[in-house]
Amino acid sequence: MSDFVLNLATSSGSAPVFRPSEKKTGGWKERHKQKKLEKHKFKKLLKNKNPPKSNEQNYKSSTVETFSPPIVEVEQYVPDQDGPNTTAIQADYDNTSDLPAKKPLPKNTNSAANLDKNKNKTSSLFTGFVEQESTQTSQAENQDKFKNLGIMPALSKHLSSKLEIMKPTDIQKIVLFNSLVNNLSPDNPSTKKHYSDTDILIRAETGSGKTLAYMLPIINRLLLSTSETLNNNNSSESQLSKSELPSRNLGTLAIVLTPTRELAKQVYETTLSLINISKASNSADVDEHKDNISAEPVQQVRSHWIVPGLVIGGDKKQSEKARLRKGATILACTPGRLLDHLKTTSSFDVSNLRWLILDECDLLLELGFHETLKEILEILELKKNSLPFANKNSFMLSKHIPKSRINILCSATLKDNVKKLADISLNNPLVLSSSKNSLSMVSDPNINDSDTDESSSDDENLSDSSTSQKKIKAEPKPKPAKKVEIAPLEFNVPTQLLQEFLVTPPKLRLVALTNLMKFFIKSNNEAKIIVFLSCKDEVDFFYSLFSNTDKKKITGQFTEKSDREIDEKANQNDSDNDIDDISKDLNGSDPESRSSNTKKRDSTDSYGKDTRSQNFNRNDYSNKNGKYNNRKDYNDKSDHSVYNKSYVLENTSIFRLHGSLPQFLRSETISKFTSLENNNRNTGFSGENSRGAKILFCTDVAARGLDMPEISHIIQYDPPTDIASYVHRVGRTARIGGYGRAVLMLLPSETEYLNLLDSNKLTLSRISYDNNIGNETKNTKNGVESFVSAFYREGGNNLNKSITNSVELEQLLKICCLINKQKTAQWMDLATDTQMKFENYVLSHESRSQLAQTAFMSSVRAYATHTPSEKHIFHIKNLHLGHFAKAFGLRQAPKTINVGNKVVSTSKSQKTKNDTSKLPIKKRIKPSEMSEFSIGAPTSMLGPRTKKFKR
Ligand SMILES: Nc1ncnc2c1ncn2[C@@H]1O[C@H](COP(=O)(O)OP(=O)(O)OP(=O)(O)O)[C@@H](O)[C@H]1O
Repeated sequence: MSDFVLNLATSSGSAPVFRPSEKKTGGWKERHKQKKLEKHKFKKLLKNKNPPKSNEQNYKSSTVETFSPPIVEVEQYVPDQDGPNTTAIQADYDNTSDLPAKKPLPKNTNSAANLDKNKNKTSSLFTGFVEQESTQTSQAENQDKFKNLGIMPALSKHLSSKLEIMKPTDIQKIVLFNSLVNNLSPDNPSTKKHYSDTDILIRAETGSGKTLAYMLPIINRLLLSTSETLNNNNSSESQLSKSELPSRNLGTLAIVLTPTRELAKQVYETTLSLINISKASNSADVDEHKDNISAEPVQQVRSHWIVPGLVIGGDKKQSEKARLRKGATILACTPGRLLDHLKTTSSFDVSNLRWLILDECDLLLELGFHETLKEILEILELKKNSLPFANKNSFMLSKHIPKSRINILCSATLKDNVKKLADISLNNPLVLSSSKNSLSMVSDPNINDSDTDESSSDDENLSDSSTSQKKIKAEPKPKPAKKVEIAPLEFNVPTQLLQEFLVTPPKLRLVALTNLMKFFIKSNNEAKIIVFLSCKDEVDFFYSLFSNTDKKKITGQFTEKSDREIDEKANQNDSDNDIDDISKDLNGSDPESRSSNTKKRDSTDSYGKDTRSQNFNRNDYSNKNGKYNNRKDYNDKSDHSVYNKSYVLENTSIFRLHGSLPQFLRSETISKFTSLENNNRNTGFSGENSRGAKILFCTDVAARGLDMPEISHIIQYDPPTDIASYVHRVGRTARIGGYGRAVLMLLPSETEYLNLLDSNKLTLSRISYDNNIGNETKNTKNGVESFVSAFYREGGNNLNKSITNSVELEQLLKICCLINKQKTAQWMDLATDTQMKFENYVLSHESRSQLAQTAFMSSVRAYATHTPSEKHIFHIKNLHLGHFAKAFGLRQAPKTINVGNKVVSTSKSQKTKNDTSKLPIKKRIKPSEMSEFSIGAPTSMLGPRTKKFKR
């Protein structure tokens, strides 16, 4: 690896430039001394109050030599010759934040103190530093340009003119700098030193542009190499023989592995957009050349030979095979399908593979792909050696093409489980993080670094030969992988994200969700809301519920049962949903309500069958069940609508996404949900709000990596299974500098979860409302942006750990009364009406009832899958299943539920009339247990435990 030297000096020479010694020799004591000395020098520089003056001239003339790094503080760990060879780089995000207008300063912004904590873990050597004056705009502008980070002018112009990506984000600056600029030994370009390519671990917050961070260097190097091939041959394209020109026949040069198909598709589309460089952008290279007479002659970039490919399953394997046979230069894929093709598609050429990226690598492991990945790595290693080196196209010998495969691991939540993967796939990785709380990487000191040194000298030879003489050399031997240790992760979320919680009694969860969505839509009539649920059955149920309830009132078509039938059934079964009952619940004053409810529930016993889904899979990532793999299958069995209009929520389209939907439906859902087109054009809604709001009900299949623009709100109806999931779910909003709100809905028994989040630096506030909401409708962006900005301006709303009541829910219902032009005093009527509406809908048809029960049971089973460390918070014993069933429009819970291998009876809390009459009254009812929604009695908020009903 080349030493890291930043030439930030201006021509005046007044800038404080820190230069580490060129080479560290001697024993460890000497080197230790050296390190200390350099650290001392670095600290001195930090204190220097006279930052360097900008020198525009320098920036203009070269992109490499005079590059100012995007980071105010750069820390790099440069290996000793016989010491650990691991690098950690951290950025001071606060001073260089390039995201648009981040005014609010939320409390959870990480402090410098946290950085210091981790510094000790990384035995680091500071090798470069610069402090810049922020007021010197010309310099700042230079830092913010892609071309100053080693990106070709044509690509840089393409980014700005076509993709409207004007300047790099912090993580992009760091990755590009280290992959393109620093890599090329900027201190002495005349040596033509080869790239010192190392494996990389990238960690940055959600929505910070990690995809471009790893993809841009790949495309840039392919383009540079193409230009170089043409230049070296000193001939036009037409004069070169076919074998000398790069083409898709080279096979796959880069593979991006993702855990979900949607993410793979997104990566594929991003790649496609990047290589689609227009002629206009192309001319940027020529213009650049005119400005810079000292630069090497530049030809127009040729990108058309770079062919992105997609292999994700859910598509016909034969057509995938055909695509692979023709050649896919950059391939986005899911692990299972990739392994399948590696084993069975003989024409799939990976012998030239130079980049392997594992996006969302922590999830890849969590989903149990460890063995698959291991096998993939083994096959890639085997196939790498399958072709003789001499057979390779001259393009592959360019200095811009890595000599061996670079492995890149990437995620917003790289944590300790990645260690396993890093151990088998990474060699001396460079850790690039935009967070101060960087990971710390420690190489195994027992492993000698001599291999690395050897290979670097190979690098030099190969570099020279590749550019001029094209000597054929044997590839360097694979280096032994080093043990990697990853320090505990501190989670980061975007600073423009407002994180809130809403505590809701189980009985009123559905009411709360409906009114919360109504409130958000009122505050933002083009709101895009994602509601995270724990399982696919729940998603299907909510999709159907919000699409169809109340349909009859509007269209007159919804007549599966007559009004009379519905009303009769509703009256007959009406248990605890009338105004009085909810009022009593909320005020905690009716000790008898439980027994009366119990009696009434019995009449709906016909819905108590266990209709559990046989293929329960909490997250449904892999569609392993193989259901509905094509349009025909699915059409035969199910609703294939991509979205429906909601009749409960005005002017709103309802979408759903989970892993058991057929691929065509998944893709269309994402495309329609993300598109900005008017989705209500045929719905009869009109007027200025005709664009309407959109709501997506989904499982965690949508939690990772999906980049859906302008998501304004996230609602977590079911809590996530782990903290990383929380971070990814909320990360679907407030992306790339935008604003967003994320609300976590919790049961009273789950509020301890807030402390757990808090201990991970994720501090949530009680939900708060804009009181003017009933009076005015706000437009898309400002609805969220102004609220979040004002929230932080006013000092935020601290987490109150003693959560004792449901005032926020009451407040929400009152606001929704205002929205409905009702009096606020009618908030309980509103709650009752909302719940009744859904219960009537569920009761109105056997199939709906089945759907609700299946959803309920799957949801309870999903609840049982929380990790052991969270079990004390999310334990099924804490659930009052009867009340929990209300969230599914059910008036009582099904009699039994399968949880794991056990059949759990729910009937303990729902005795038949005869059974309950036999019980002594004091054993059946306790006032404190009854008043679950009591505002006055904090302990009662925890609700009765099933255990207490044991006789
Ligand atoms: N420099 C930039 N300027 C403006 N927009 C950008 C920039 N880089 C990337 N984007 C856009 O930001 C969005 C988010 O990027 P991306 O999906 O790569 O984020 P991410 O960090 O991978 O997020 P996640 O962790 O959620 O997967 C994309 O729409 C992308 O086009």
